Amino acid sequence: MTVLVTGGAGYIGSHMVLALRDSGERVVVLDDLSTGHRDAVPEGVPLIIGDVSDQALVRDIVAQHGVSALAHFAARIVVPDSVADPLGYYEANTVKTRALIAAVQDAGVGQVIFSSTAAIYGEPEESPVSEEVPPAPINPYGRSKLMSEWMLADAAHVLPLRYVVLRYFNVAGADPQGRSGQSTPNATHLIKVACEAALGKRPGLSIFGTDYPTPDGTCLRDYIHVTDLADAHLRALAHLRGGGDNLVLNCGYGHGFSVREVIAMVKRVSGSDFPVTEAPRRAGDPAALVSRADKLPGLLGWKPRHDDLETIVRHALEWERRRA
Ligand SMILES: NC(=O)c1ccc[n+]([C@@H]2O[C@H](COP(=O)([O-])OP(=O)(O)OC[C@H]3O[C@@H](n4cnc5c(N)ncnc54)[C@H](O)[C@@H]3O)[C@@H](O)[C@H]2O)c1
Ligand SMILES: O=c1ccn([C@@H]2O[C@H](COP(=O)(O)OP(=O)(O)O[C@H]3O[C@H](CO)[C@H](O)[C@H](O)[C@H]3O)[C@@H](O)[C@H]2O)c(=O)[nH]1
Repeated sequence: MTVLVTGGAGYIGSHMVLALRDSGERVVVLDDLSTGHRDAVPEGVPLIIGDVSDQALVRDIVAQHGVSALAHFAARIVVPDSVADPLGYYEANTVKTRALIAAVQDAGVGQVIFSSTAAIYGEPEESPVSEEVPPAPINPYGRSKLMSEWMLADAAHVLPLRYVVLRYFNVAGADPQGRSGQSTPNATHLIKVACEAALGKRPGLSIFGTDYPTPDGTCLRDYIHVTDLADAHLRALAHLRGGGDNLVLNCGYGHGFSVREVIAMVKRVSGSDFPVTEAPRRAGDPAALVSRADKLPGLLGWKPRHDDLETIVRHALEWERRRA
């Protein structure tokens, strides 16, 4: 009953590995270390360095480790990169996911948890956005993930395959015990960038757009603590093991914070008044992306423990200090 975690050396995958270990599960990680780090995988957890589309390797891992479920995190994740290199993103996120699903199916694995994204909603007209809103991604990253959702749904009609698709909103924070955090090179995520600025690792930061139709003119996002997100995956796993139906679920808390509010919180928690400049809008940013968040707690009994921006920022800063 081992869980295969692809991308387990990355930011979110490494927190999933910790959550699985903490609950006594057996885990094996497959990661090509393109953005992940060997030392993000805890001692004692097998790390296979390779590509998720290497079907012979995947079949070997399933056989050797007795894999019964797949949690598929490995992907390329930077929206502007996907605009610059669309074919690369469809290859990495869609074509390779197809190969991986086919390989685990061949090897007899029928339970899949897939990392999707709020980017599949594009610029939704309603906020908070529910799972029933028709997807309308506005960039290759979002489309590459939506195609994977569709592949899973179509395949599950005819194959012995059940899945939970989790659509993450803005993931942030770090393991409260300090065992993992975000180490992504050249990170672009707001909380990560602001923490780096607070610790003097970068000179400051820019606010991308101050003329949005929001209360303070800056974008609203729903920030979810990475440890709560990992817990949602554990519940998804229990659901699949219990014979539960296929699900597509938003992962967010259901309330948004503006860019200015996030920066103010990082300044307050860190005690650092780092320089902030106002810049034009960044291409492809929707004004507000906030989750309608009742389905995940309702269907899987998920109870977030860190639904508090101050806690998220404090944990992110603690990790950033440790990396100094
Ligand atoms: N970070 C967010 O805010 C966010 C939001 C929504 C969805 N997601 C999704 O969550 C997942 C994890 O994202 P993350 O933030 O941890 O990113 P990350 O870059 O830290 O982790 C991705 C991991 O996958 C590995 N990888 C990439 N391509 C691979 C391949 N072909 N074969 C094997 N390993 C490969 C990388 O080395 C890395 O360890 C992704 O699927 C992403 O789309 C992230
Ligand atoms: O230096 C910065 C960085 C970000 N922002 C702003 O902060 C907000 C959040 O930006 P992030 O880059 O942190 O996150 P995104 O909302 O763009 O996207 C993230 O969450 C999405 C889901 O909501 C997708 O999954 C995507 O992959 C992931 O990067 C945006 O308005 C952005 O313009 C700034 O003003 N300055």
